[in-house]
Parts: sequence; C-alpha cells; structure tokens
Amino acid sequence: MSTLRRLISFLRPFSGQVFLSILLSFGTVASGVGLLGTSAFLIASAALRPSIAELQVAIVGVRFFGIVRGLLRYLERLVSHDVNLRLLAGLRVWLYRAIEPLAPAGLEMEQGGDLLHRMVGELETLENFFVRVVSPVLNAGLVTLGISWFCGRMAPVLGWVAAMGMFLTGVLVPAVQIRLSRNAGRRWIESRSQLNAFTTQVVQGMNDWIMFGRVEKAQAHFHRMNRTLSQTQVHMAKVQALGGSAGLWGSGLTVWFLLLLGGQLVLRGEISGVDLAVLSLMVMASFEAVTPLHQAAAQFEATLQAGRRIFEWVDRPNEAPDPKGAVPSLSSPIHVRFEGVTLIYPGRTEPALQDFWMDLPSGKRVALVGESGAGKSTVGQVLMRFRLPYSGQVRVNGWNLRDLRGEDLRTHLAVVSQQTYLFSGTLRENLLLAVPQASEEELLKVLERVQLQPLLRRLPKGLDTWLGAQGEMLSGGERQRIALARALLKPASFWLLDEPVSGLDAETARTILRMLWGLAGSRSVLYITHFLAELEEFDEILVLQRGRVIERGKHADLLQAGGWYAQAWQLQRSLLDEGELLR
Ligand SMILES: Nc1ncnc2c1ncn2[C@@H]1O[C@H](COP(=O)(O)OP(=O)(O)OP(=O)(O)O)[C@@H](O)[C@H]1O
Repeated sequence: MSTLRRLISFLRPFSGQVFLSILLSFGTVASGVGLLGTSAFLIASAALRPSIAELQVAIVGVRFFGIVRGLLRYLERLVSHDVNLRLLAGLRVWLYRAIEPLAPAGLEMEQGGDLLHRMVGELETLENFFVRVVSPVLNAGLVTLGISWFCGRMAPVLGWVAAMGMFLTGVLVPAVQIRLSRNAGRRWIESRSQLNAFTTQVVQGMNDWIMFGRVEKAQAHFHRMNRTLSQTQVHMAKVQALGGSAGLWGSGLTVWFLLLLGGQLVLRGEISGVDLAVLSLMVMASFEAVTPLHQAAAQFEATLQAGRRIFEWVDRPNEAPDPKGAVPSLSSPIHVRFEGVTLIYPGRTEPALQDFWMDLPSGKRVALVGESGAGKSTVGQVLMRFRLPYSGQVRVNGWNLRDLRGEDLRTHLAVVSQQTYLFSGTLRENLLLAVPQASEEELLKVLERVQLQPLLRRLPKGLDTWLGAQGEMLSGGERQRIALARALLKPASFWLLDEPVSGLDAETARTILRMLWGLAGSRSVLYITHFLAELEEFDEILVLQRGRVIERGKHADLLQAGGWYAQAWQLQRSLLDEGELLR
C-alpha cells in the first residue's frame, strides 16, 4: 500500500487539475446517463401519444445532453492528458534527481540495460497511472453513488439493485482479475526488463559476440526471453478479455433485475412504466463508468510493480551523501591529505584500503603503484568523494571531506581514467563537455597541445565531425588524447590520472605521459598506474599492497631500497624491449 500512497503523492502538485479532470469525467458520464434517460422518456412517453407540448422539455434535454456530452468528453481528455504528461515529466525529474546522487557507487551493481530500461520502461508504465487507474476508479465511485441515489428516490429497492450491480461489476470483477493477473503482471515487468537489459548488452558487445561465435546462442536466448514475454502478455490479455465480458454480463444482469423488480412495482402502481424505462436505460448508461475498471485492474498490478521497482532502487542508501546545510567553500589550489584512511566496500570483509596516509599539497606529484586489486583506484574513488572512509579522514584545504559537497570538490579535479567515455557526438561536443563556454580558439589550442592536429586535419568536418558511438571512429591513443584535452581545458588545479595510458602500446604510452608531465605545470598530480615508466620526476611514489602502503619514496630511493618497486621495475624493463622503453 505504501507504494500506492507514494505514487498518489506525485499527483499532489496537480490536485486542482486532478479534481477538474474527475469532475469532467463525471460530467461526461452523467450527460450520457441524462441523454439515455431523456431519450427513454421521450420514446416511452411518445408511445402513450401525449401532446407534443408535453415532450418539448425532453426534446430540448436530448439535444442539450447530446451536445454537452461531446464537449465534456473533449475537455476531460484535454485535462486528464495534461495531468498525465505533467505527472510523467515530474516523475522523470524526480527519478533523475533521486538517482544522480547515488552515482556511481550506488549504481554499479545495475546492468546498463536495466538502468536505462527502468528510466524509460517503468516510467512509461506509470504514465498511465492517472488516466487508467486513479481517474476511472474515482469516477466509477461517484457515478455509482449518483445513480443509486437517483434510483433510490423512485424506489429504494431499485436504488439497491443499481448500487449492488455496479459495486459487484466494478469491485468484484476487477478484484478477481487482479488476483488472476498478479503473477503475470510481475513476470511481465521482470521479463520485459531482462529482455531489454540483454538486448542492450548484446548490442554493446556485438563485436565480442561475433568474435566468439556466440551469435546463434544469443539469438536463441533472445527468442526464449521473447517467448516468455509473449506468453505473459497473452495470459494478461485473456484475463483482461474475461474482465471485459464479465463487465458486460454485470451490466446486463443489473438491468434485468431492475426490470424484474421494477416491473412488479409498475404492476402495483408504485412507479410508472415510463419511469421504469427511464431508470433502466440510465442505469445501463451508468455502467460506462464501471466497465473500464477491468482495464484499470490490469493496469493496477503493472503500475504497482513498476512503482515498487523504481522505489526499491532510489531508496538505496547513498554511500556518500552530501552534507546538509551550509558547506565550506573551497578555494583553488587544493591541498589534499589522507589521514589513516580505511575503506571497506559493502559486502566485503577485507578492507580495500587500510590506514592509508598521503599528503598532496598544491603542485606536488604523487604516483600510486601496486599490483592489481591493491586499492589504487579506491584512493581515486575517495578523492572524488564517490565513497567516504570507514575510518580515518581525508582533509581538503583543512576541511573534512565529509563536510564538503561532492560537486564542489570535483570542480577542482580534472580526471582522466582508463575508461575514457566519448559521447556519440562531434569532436567539438566531446571537448565542450569539460568547459561548455570554451571558444573555438581554445579548442584548437588544446588539440595542438595534445598533438591531435593530424587527426583534426584528417577529419572531414574538422571539429564538427561525428566521432561515432563512444568515439569508435578513433584509435585508443586518439581517444586518450581527447580525454587529456578535456582535462587540460578544465581549469582545475588537481589532476587525477587513473591508468590514463592503459591499453596503449608502450611507445604511445610514453609519448603521452611525457606530454602530460610537460603540460601539468604547477598542478598537483595523483597518478595511478601499473606502468612503471616516466616516474623519475615524481615527488613521491607510494607502493600499495592489499590496501596498505608498503614502500614510499622517490624513484631513485625505491630502486636503491630493492623492494617491490625495484623488482617490478626490473621485470618490466626486461620485458619491454630489453630496456629500450624503460630507460
Ligand atoms: N565496488 C566494489 N565493490 C566491492 N569491492 C570492490 C569494489 N571495487 C573494488 N573492490 C575491491 O577492492 C579492492 C581494491 O580495488 P581497486 O580497484 O582499488 O584496486 P586497484 O589497485 O585499482 O586494481 P587495478 O589496478 O586492477 O585497477 C579489490 O579487491 C577489489 O576487488
């Protein structure tokens, strides 16, 4: 129920329009009822051959209800769809705002396709929440009360028949329907989500699927998933069709009972035959408000499922929540100090970092090296404030990291990571991501600094050339250089470089690193790497092993100490061209 309550709370900002829309829905059905009622009166009375004057009011009534009904229906659609679109827009903004602070730590367990699907698919399911669920239910309630009261005024027993008929058709039939489609609704949402996630994965990793000859397996899996989805849809459609026909039976039986009991009242002279004709047709018309409830029932379960999945996702604890209230403002350049930091990832028992100390005043260059899984990138995660220390603290310009807002801190950082993400856009758009207001001149200058002029000359439309999905029309080295260009464009005093040359051949890697150190100027640098080259000029090198610093010092000191660094350096040296590449 709390899911339903939360969903309904999204309608609160539009309560005026919601009220108006329900009033218009009620008015539309009421005029339909009026139209059939006056028509019935006209036909039944005409059979008794009255004077034309006696029928005048009914004739005007028929015209009036006929015109008003169309008008009200139009207005009702206008208002209810307006509410729906506003609701959808509000939900989208709300969802984005809710998940953005969770990124990246809170979202890494999500499959990419699932994440995208929830953003799009579940919200689309919720889109119909007002028009198909809330509005019909409230309208049916109002119409049932109205028509039962009207019939009850003529003869209480007829009021009860109308009320019972509409209640059973409007509540019992949908309740059975919800029961029958409960599992199917859940299965439908789940299998749709799995299918979407799988499709995204296959499309993204198409090259690998083809390379490993797995395309047929993927197709077979895709067909299986599709079949499950279709089966659930067929089941839901059957239940819905059953609901539709039960609704028709409900309306037919109610009118039949009404005629049966009303006929006796006519025979006893308690009501006239004309009254009975009018009431029967009015009740029949009132079912217009009740029969759509079987669709509402079908939608209801899917809506609840979609709502549940979205809420369960956004309700995850935020691992690095921003502080509430006033936050200290950071001035550039920044001075970062890790003081005895320990970090344990959720679900892990072993700490990824243990009692980690590092001082990075403005202009200092520190390299973090160590074998895979040693905890190097974790230091970067903490520095970007994506995760907070379990114990110990990080100070930035003397402020505790916990008291700073992540976004404020990150404006001082330029980050180049091993996975450079290029958007499916032009070279210009990809560069402007760093500084949207950068001028053409600045863009050309930065491309020159990262030695990308040959690429620029080659591109048919220069800066406005489309780079393909995720920059697939570029080589790895070119992509890394674009990432460096972005970092250079950003007026940040601190560079966080996490394996910026991974995946490149040693020669290109060295060229890029030399270029980087030449361009770094007075910036502070935290360089995370496996590649033990071009580290001679670093102020400090920290060697991490299982989250602990086991060696620290300058390149020459560490070589002399003959520990892990010296051995790893020697090994890499012998592996790479007998010392040619690692001087
Ligand atoms: N999101 C996560 N959840 C749980 N454990 C994690 C997570 N990220 C990293 N770890 C674990 O924390 C430890 C340190 O990982 P980290 O990525 O910092 O190592 P690394 O030195 O950067 O490794 P590499 O050089 O391979 O990138 C590893 O044991 C890793 O399995």
